[in-house]
Formats: sequence, structure tokens, C-alpha cells
Amino acid sequence: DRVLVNRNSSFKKVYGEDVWRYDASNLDHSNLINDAMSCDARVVVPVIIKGCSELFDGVKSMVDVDGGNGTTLNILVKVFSEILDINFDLAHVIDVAPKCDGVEHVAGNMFTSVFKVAVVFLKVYCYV
Ligand SMILES: C[S@@+](CC[C@H](N)C(=O)[O-])C[C@H]1O[C@@H](n2cnc3c(N)ncnc32)[C@H](O)[C@@H]1O
Repeated sequence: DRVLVNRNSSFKKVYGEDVWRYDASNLDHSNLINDAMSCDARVVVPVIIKGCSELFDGVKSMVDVDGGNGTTLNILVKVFSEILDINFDLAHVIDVAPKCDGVEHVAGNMFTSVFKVAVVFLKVYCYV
């Protein structure tokens, strides 16, 4: 109720800015979130591949918007190697994302960017 009434999150109330802005200058916290999301991707993405691989049939290019450190695409590209993959996230996340063959890391803001790709993949975005 408090979030709905005040129109901001508990995180913002405590730290003065939303978690993604906070992380840009608190890289330990950013890395903690990236590592946690990587763990999630390692569980969820194989399930997507096993359960609905037809989603990727014929796909030539794909961007993972808010893709974190690229774990999701690192897994997908090993199975669907014909897809041109772009991992898109904020600059402080992309700057430390590990390189991976077949995945291009691009930094930017998803609210002001246009993606010239066939498929936009979005797994877990939250405003905190
Ligand atoms: C909860 S994590 C999800 C990471 C990944 N999609 C996953 O599910 O494993 C949210 C991600 O959104 C990114 N993000 C937040 N605001 C963004 C924006 N305006 N443009 C691009 N990425 C953003 C954060 O840096 C973070 O990596």
C-alpha cells in the first residue's frame, strides 16, 4: 500500500534513488545482483530451451533487453548458434560483463533505445 500511495519503492525511500541508479556507483551491489540473476538464468533458461525451443525457430537476430551480464544469451547461443545475439544493459553492467563468442554486449537505456532486431527477449525486469 505504501508504494502505491507514495509512488516510490522502499529501496528509494532508504537510499534516495532506485536500485539501478544506486548500482551505477555501488558496483559491489551491482555485482551481487548480477550474480544472483545469473544463478536464476542457469536454472530458467535450460527449462525454456527444453520446453519451448520452437520459439527460436527461424530467428536470425535477438536482443536480450536488460540482459544483465549476458548469462541468458551465453546459454542460448550454445544451442541456437545461428542467432545473432545482443546483450543489452546499462553501462556499468555491460562494462564488466564477461565476453562470449556469438554475443555482442551493448550498453544503453532501454527506455530510450530502438532495437533493429527480429526478437526482443525480456526476462525479469523490476522497478525497485
Ligand atoms: C532483475 S535484473 C534481470 C537480469 C536478466 N534479465 C535476468 O533475468 O537474468 C534487471 C536488469 O535490468 C537492468 N536495467 C535496469 N534499468 C535498465 C534500463 N533503463 N535499461 C537497460 N537495462 C536496465 C539492470 O542493470 C539489471 O541488469
